[in-house]
Amino acid sequence: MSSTSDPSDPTEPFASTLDVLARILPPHLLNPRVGIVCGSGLSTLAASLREVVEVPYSALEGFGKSTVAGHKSALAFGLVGEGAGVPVVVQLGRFHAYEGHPIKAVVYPIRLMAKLGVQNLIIASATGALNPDLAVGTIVTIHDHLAIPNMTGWLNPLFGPLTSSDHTRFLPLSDAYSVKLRRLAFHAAHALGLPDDALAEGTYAWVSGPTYETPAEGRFLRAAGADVVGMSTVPEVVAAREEGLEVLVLALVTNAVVIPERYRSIKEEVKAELEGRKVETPPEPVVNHEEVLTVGRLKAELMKSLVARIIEMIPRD
Ligand SMILES: O=P(O)(O)O[C@H]1O[C@H](CO)[C@@H](O)[C@H]1O
Ligand code: HPA
Repeated sequence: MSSTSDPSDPTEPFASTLDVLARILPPHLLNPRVGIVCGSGLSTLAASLREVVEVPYSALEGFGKSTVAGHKSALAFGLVGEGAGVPVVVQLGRFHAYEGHPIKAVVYPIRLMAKLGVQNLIIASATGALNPDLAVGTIVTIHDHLAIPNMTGWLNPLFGPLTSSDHTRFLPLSDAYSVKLRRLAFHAAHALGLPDDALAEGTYAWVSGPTYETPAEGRFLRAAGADVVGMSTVPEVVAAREEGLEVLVLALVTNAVVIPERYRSIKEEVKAELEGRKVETPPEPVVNHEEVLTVGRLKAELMKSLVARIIEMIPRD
């Protein structure tokens, strides 16, 4: 973050950031139509862009540094598809509130994308499955979210004065997830010949992180109707909707959230031990970020093809 700007004020550095980009980028890349946010292990989504120009966050006022493994600190500008192609901007590393970034800074890249002319935003995220029907490797098109931090606290990126006369004080979110883009996702999956279970639909639960869920928390989120859980995405969706963007979220299932049907009873185990009975104690799985990154890398090619096909299918106006 620049020491000369107030990181909690999203209005201040836009002019300077846009000015830097205007000096770096060729004119045909300066007004991307589609924005992409890369989740953990998914920064290779930009690997197939043509005429790519990478701009490090360090060159852009208002941008912090991505500190999480699997996230790069750069924006990539380039073209997707044949011929003239579709100009896109890719956020190769996102910001999470748990890294210490103010929530306004977490969504600053989204607001910048809107200022550059982006109309459609595709957000790719790594998530844990709460719904036992969702296998690791499934891509879930998000149709709703459950954001407990937004409902109760200060992590809502819209807290504070309105920053534009185009914004409304009370933003509806019942239509947050674009039907148009979700339809395109399923058409793209069909065109790519993906099996039926490769792409699913579900609700994303946003938690602040950085701790993974306890079994009780996982059970609670599942009971509340969530299918997957992650520590990002929702602030980006909220800001994007305030900016009037159409939003698609592709949540890759990288692990199953551990929700045992019942707890291991230490009381029973000790009793059995004292009675000389043998007790089986299978190891209890524990999620870790390496596992999340591994699945991200394994599925990056598939995500890349899907995202590219969706972009090519978005009608041009
Ligand atoms: O949401 P992304 O950034 O894809 O990453 C997910 O993976 C990390 C935890 O392993 C968390 O940051 C979680 O939100
Ligand atoms: O299990 C998870 N919980 C929260 N966030 C995550 N991101 C990837 N996996 C997970």
